Amino acid sequence: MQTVHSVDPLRRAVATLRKAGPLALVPTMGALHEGHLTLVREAKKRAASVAVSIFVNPLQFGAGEDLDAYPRQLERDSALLEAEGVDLIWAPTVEVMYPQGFATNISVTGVSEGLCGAARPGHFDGVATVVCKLFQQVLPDVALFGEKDWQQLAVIRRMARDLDLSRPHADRILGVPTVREADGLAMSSRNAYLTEQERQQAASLPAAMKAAIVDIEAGKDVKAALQALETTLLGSGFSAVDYTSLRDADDLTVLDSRSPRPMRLLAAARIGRARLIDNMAVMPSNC
Ligand SMILES: Nc1ncnc2c1ncn2[C@@H]1O[C@H](COP(=O)(O)OP(=O)(O)OP(=O)(O)O)[C@@H](O)[C@H]1O
Ligand SMILES: CC(C)(CO)[C@@H](O)C(=O)[O-]
Ligand code: BAL
Repeated sequence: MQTVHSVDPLRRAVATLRKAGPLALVPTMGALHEGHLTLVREAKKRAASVAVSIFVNPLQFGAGEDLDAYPRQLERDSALLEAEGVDLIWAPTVEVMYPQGFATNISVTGVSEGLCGAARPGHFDGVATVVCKLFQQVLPDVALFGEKDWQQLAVIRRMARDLDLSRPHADRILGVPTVREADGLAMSSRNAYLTEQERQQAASLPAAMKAAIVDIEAGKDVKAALQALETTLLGSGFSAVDYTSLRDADDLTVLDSRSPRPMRLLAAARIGRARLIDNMAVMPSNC
C-alpha cells in the first residue's frame, strides 16, 4: 500500500494501478470505523484496485462547527486500510487541495437545499467541490459512498450527471447501506464525541425513527408521526432536532403523505457535542 500527499505522485500511482484494471475510490474524512471498512470491502468486489482518500475538508465545515475538533488519526487509519488490502491512500494537505488563489465553487441546487443544506449553509458546496476535485485527481471507474449521508449521495450523483462526468460515470457512484452498532445507532466518526450516557441515549434516534416508520406505513398522518418522533427524541436526551422529514428517496421532494414511489425518512438531531444524522427506507403506499 502506498500513501501519497501531493498530486504528481498521486497521478503516477494511479497510472500504475490502472494497468491492473478498474480502479475504485472511497472518499473519507478519516477516523475510520466499520462503516468505512464496509465501503472498502464493497469497493474491492467491484474493482482491481482500491484508493481511499482521507481529507478533512475545511470547505464543508461552517463557522463554529467542529473542523478543529474533528478526529485526525492517519497512522491508525493507514493500519486499518493496509489490513483491508487497500492499494493507495490519497491524503492531501489543505494547501495541496486548495493552493493559494483557489477560487472555484461547485454548487448543486435542488437536492442540496433543505435538510442538512438548511442546517449547514454552504456545506454541500464544500462537499461537491471537494468530491469533484477528488474525482478529477483519481479518475476512478467507480466511487462508493455511504447511504448514511443520503442527501450527500443525491448531491454527488446530481453533480456527476450535470457535469457529464465520465470517471466515474454517475451510474458508477454507488451507495452502500448504513452500517450500525448492535443497538441500531449508525456508525459515525462523530459518535466519538458522545459521553457514555449520551451514547446510550443516542440509540433512541434509530429506534424512534423505526417507530415513526411503523406508524406511517400503518397509515398514520405523516405530520403527527414526525411530531411524535421529535417529542420522543427531545425526551430521550437530544437537546435539539434539526429536522425530521419524509422525502421522495431519489429527488428528495417533501412528502406530506405516503407515496407509491420509494420514500425515505431522514432526521438530524443534536446530543452533547454531536450532531447525528440518520435515514431509513419507508415502504411505498402500493406495497
Ligand atoms: N455507518 C456507516 N455506514 C456506511 N457508510 C458510512 C457510515 N458512516 C460513514 N459512512 C460513509 O463513509 C464515507 C466517509 O464518511 P466520513 O468520513 O464523513 O465518516 P462519518 O462517520 O460519516 O463521519 P461524520 O461523523 O463526519 O459524519 C461517506 O461516504 C459516508 O457516508
Ligand atoms: C464525501 C466526503 C469525503 C467529502 O469530504 C465527506 O463529506 C464524507 O466523508 O462523507
Ligand atoms: N459524513 C459527512 C461529512 C460531514 O458531516 O461533514
